Amino acid sequence: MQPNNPKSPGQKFREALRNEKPLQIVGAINANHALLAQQAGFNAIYLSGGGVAAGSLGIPDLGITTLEDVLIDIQRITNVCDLPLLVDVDTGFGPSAFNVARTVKSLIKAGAAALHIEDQVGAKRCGHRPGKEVVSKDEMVDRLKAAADARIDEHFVIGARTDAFANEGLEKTLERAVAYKEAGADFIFAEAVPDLSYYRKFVEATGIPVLANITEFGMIPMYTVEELGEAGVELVLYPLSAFRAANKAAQNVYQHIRKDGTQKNVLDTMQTREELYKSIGYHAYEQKLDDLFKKNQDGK
Ligand SMILES: C[C@](O)(C(=O)O)[C@H](CC(=O)O)C(=O)O
Ligand SMILES: [Mg+2]
Repeated sequence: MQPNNPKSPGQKFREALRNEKPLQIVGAINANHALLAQQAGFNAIYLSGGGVAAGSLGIPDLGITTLEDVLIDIQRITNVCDLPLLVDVDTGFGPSAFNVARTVKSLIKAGAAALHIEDQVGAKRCGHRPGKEVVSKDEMVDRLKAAADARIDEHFVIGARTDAFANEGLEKTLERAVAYKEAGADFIFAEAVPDLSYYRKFVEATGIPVLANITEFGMIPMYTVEELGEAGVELVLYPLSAFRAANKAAQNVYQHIRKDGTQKNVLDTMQTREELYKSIGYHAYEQKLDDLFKKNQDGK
């Protein structure tokens, strides 16, 4: 916590949740995208597990990344961007409650505001793929109790993600959601729940905020923020939208430079130097350097 900024990231996340209904949370694959999201007016950002895997490591979202991989990306983002950051910690990075506790403490120290932890088995899959397996309700409850107990900042937000819908159907998944709330979850992430009316059921059953994951090319139709708001959803997640768009743009640029022998034809798809400098505050840094240098000279 900065002395001139007394609110913790967790407090900022809770405030954003109170002020924006529903709260739109966009994925930021790196520090640069975090700044772009901030400049576009978002009040909260997200570090996607699938994004850390595919974007930072070039591997699939199958529980291969480590806590350390995720912490590096968190720190890079929180070092430059003061928006509250929700982090995907998959199944918590370890078999035991002690691992979950270590994950929570490390995230708080790295400047994260919130996390979501899921009830899949350690060898997890993307929530929108077939073949998912979930642990028992009791095992997930233990994960959540360990997470809640490890909060070294009481405002840090813990989201419980359930992937059970695909295997167990609505009623059993609602029962899990209620048990997760009782174990200390601050919000419920109802993963890959395809129907708008089901979200309302999670809201009514648990009485805590519910997150809808509007990821593209998945199982959920692209409901608008208004539609989700009317269904009682309080958090709307767009985990990989900018990442997918940036990848497509990069692919197009590579193909054109290779094919055309020049980048002239794709220049209008690029962020300009000036736009980049603006978003990362290049000129302000330069000015600081000049001021500092002048001061040193004057002091000679
Ligand atoms: C939200 C998610 O967990 C993520 O890692 O971003 C993914 C998103 C995706 O693969 O589209 C998930 O839904 O499992
Ligand atoms: Mg994930």
